[in-house]
Order: sequence, then structure tokens, then C-alpha cells
Amino acid sequence: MSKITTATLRKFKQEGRKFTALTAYDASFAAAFDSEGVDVLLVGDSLGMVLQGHDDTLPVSVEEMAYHTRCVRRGISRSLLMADLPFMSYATPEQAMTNATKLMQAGANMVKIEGGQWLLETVSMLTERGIPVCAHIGLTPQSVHVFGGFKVQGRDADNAQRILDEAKALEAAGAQLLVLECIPAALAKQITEALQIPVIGIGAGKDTDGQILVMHDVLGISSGYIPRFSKNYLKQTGEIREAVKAYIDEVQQGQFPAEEHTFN
Ligand SMILES: Nc1nc(=O)c2c([nH]1)NC[C@@H]1CN(c3ccc(C(=O)N[C@@H](CCC(=O)O)C(=O)O)cc3)CN21
Ligand SMILES: CC(C)C(=O)C(=O)O
Ligand SMILES: [Mg+2]
Repeated sequence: MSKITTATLRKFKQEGRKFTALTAYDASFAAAFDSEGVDVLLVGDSLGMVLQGHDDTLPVSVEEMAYHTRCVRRGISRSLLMADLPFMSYATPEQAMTNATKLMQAGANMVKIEGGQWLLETVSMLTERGIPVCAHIGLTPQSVHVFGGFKVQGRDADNAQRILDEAKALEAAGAQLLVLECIPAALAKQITEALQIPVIGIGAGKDTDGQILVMHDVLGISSGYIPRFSKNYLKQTGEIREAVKAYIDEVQQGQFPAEEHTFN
């Protein structure tokens, strides 16, 4: 099987073939997810919560992200490897270039950054210099203290329009992928149809081009916050590889996310 690139994902979008993504933080899980056919692996800054036990993602450092990216890289043969730039590591385009370089040199194929309008210059500067960017909008967890909690975004008409406009502007700035988190399904559908680039949803309904979940949620070992949009696939399968297969299968068949995992 040849390596997944952003061009592969774009082809999947054009063909209407759903793809799957999971977080991974170490080589062993990465190798298992890769060999079962997960298309995209994300070294998420969610590691601040699920590995380190913090209440949010803000304490995570670039060095920690680079360490886990190096670990995951050694487990991968086929999947695309994306890594999150953590809180405040891309506050200026210069910081973004310095820190994205560290993650790329640790083995990432692209970096993910949270934000809309204010990030446009950063997206084009990174892309022009050889670092592909996945933009992340909607519920951006690094802004949890601005939002006042992990809350669904884009429910009123003004905010929905703003998120749609941001998505189009990020694509125009050069973003090659987009993550939509915790927004109403109808808005995610509208954005997915409006863009040429592949759109990955989490808590964004069934009509995005791909789905992503945090591996601890899929394997039923998250404590504290367990988002409603996630699903424990270990419960129904009893084995990690079978759980991952079931997740991939349900995404490809359009069975996940179901109505119970969806915000309206
Ligand atoms: N285990 C885990 N899973 C995740 O999906 C995840 C993390 N951790 N850490 C980083 C961010 C934080 N995320 C979260 C965390 C909680 C909710 C949550 O509790 N959402 C409410 C919806 C609230 C509303 O209706 O406005 C829910 O019921 O799911 C959502 C996203 C997503 N990411
Ligand atoms: C939930 C995904 C999209 C993420 O950003 C993370 O795991 O950090
Ligand atoms: Mg993240």
C-alpha cells in the first residue's frame, strides 16, 4: 500500500470515499492503527489531557509534541502523520515557522493549527516555505478559556457565517486540510461542499470527508470529559485491532457518526 498524502485524501474526497483519522502518541499504537488502515494519524495536543492528565491542552510544549511525533513516526509505514502546534507556539508567523520546523524535523508530514482569520498569513507563509498546513476551526480547544468551556460553536447565524467564511479564506490561503470540531452537522456539510480541500470532522456530523477521534475515546479509557460525539469501539469488539477496524468500517459505511453523536 502506498503512502497517504494530501493528494490521496483529495482524491478520496473527489471519489466520495470517506477516510478515517485517529490520534496516536506512541510507536506501538501508531503501528497498529497504520496497519489496520487508518489513513491519518494525529499527534494531538489532546495528549495534555489523555496522557498528562491536565484539564485542557494549554500546558503542552513544542518539545513534548516533537517527542511524541518522533515516537509515532517510527510506527508508521502508510498513514499521513499530522502534528498539532501547541498553545501559543504560533502566535506570530515567525514563531509558527520556528516551531513547525521542529515538528516537521521530528517526522510530521504536516502541522495543524487552530484559528481562522488571524491565521491566514501564517498559513500562507508556512505553505510557501514547504510546510503543509491543516487548519482547525469551530471548537478550538486552545481557546477553551475564551469560549468558557468546551462548547459547540456556530449555532447562531452570525457565527455560522463567520466559520464558513473562515473555511473559505483558509483554503484560499493555502491550507491543504481542514478540521471542523463541534459544530452543527448542517454547517459542516455546507462547508465540506463549498471547499475543494478535504474536511475532517469531530462532532461535526456525518457529511465531512473524513472523521477523527481521540484514540482513548475509541478504546474506552478516557477519564473525566468523554465527549458525546465519541464512541467506545472496544466495548463491542473486545480487542484493540478489531475496535479500530470497526471504527474504519463504520466511517466508510456512513454509520458513524450516528444521530446520537451529532449536534444540530
Ligand atoms: N478524550 C478527549 N477527547 C476529545 O475529543 C478531546 C480531548 N480529549 N481533548 C482535547 C479536545 C477537547 N475536546 C472536547 C472536550 C469536551 C467536549 C464536550 O464535553 N462537549 C460537550 C458538548 C457541550 C455543548 O453541548 O455545547 C458534549 O456533550 O460532548 C467537547 C470537545 C475534544 N478533544
Ligand atoms: C481532537 C483532535 C482534532 C485534536 O486536535 C487533538 O487530538 O488534539
Ligand atoms: Mg488538538
